[in-house]
Amino acid sequence: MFYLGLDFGTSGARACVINAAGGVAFEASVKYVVPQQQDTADWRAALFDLLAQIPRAQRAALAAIAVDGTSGTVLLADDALEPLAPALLYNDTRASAGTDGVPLPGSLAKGMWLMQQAGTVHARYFLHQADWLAALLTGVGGMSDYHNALKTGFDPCTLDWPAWIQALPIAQLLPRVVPPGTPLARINRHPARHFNVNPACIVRAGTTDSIAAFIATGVAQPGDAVTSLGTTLVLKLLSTTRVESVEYGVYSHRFGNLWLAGGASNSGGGVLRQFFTDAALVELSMKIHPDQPSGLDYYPLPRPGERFPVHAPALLPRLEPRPVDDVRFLHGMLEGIARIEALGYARLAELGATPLRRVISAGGGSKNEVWRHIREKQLGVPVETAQQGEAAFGAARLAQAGVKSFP
Ligand SMILES: Nc1ncnc2c1ncn2[C@@H]1O[C@H](COP(=O)(O)OP(=O)(O)O)[C@@H](O)[C@H]1O
Ligand SMILES: O=C(CO)[C@H](O)[C@H](O)COP(=O)(O)O
Repeated sequence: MFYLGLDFGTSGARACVINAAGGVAFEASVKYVVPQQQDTADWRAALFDLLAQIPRAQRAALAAIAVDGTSGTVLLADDALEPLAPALLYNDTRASAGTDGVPLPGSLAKGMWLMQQAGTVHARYFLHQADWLAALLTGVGGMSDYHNALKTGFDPCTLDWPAWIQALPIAQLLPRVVPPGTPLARINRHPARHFNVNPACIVRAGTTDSIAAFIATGVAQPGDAVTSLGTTLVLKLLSTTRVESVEYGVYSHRFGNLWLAGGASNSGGGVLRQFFTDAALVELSMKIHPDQPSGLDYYPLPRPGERFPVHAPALLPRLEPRPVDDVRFLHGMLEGIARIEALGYARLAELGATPLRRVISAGGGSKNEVWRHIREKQLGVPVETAQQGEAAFGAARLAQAGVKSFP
């Protein structure tokens, strides 16, 4: 039998099929033309494009599928799962103030904002990206997992919606929330027939993109952390304690009987890409001397606003002065992002998370050896590159192991 993980990340979507022994049998990816303008039509097209690319024999022997999506990307859909307005992406700030200036959990604020938009009066479901894509596969809406639902305000301790959220008008649109990996339903007969997928294939409750990357690494010891160096910079530390701070943008996801303490900074590979192609990043990085400081004090952001290690919606990028030499400029940026990472882990420690002992790197920036060196010096703990840090692989592991993925 085979297991399919589908990852809907910030810049594109990926599929990974693993066999019963956990080995990768097939991988494919689709890039969004303009990632900042991605919408439900792009995700639907990517979903079916990726399914179509899987070798026929593997499709016919798929036992389970799990989908991960960008955390905090939400939409309203009608009874037939048709989106009623453009989705709000994870980094959309239009709804961040909430109503009456009272701060609300990010996705909840987005849902309430969407409900005020034209054409959404017949909304039946308020869903995260991964929930909606899984629903397209099962034909069953209104289900989510406790990872995606955290940003809507779902309580990971009581495993229920808080009473104050249940009293809001949006409550009627909220999903039923189950542990990630829980079987949701069998694949719907339409996509099953169209793509010749095993009709007994189950679709499991998914997770967020960075938690899928965490699962991919196989990290299981408290004190071990995964830094995702993708478009954004996401820190996840496996901790025996739950830590939270609105001021610092720190929160904890439930991870079975443990916690994934961390946060997501708007810094990361996205701001590097504003200045350099991936090829230039490789070439310039090779010329950096990581043991000599650049002498620059940058806070690289792709646009104003930071979420973690400080919640500062108006924080301006600091990328001046720009030296003539691009090697030094990149050096300064890599150091700046490493400082943000180190500050992030220091915040988690201050708040009482299990002390950091090792960092595993995942995502596009993790293959940069010079950066790994710079980061190791800043962090003061071993920094290793994940053997497997692809979110799609993590989602495939979730499809295979289900709720047993969590300690
Ligand atoms: N050699 C490199 N050094 C540093 N960053 C890199 C390098 N190669 C790619 N990146 C960054 O990795 C990011 C893409 O990583 P990826 O994990 O695919 O992102 P996402 O899943 O968020 O779409 C890009 O923003 C790019 O700038
Ligand atoms: O910038 C992101 C896009 O999804 C991060 O992956 C996200 O904010 C991290 O969220 P979570 O901790 O819920 O996985």
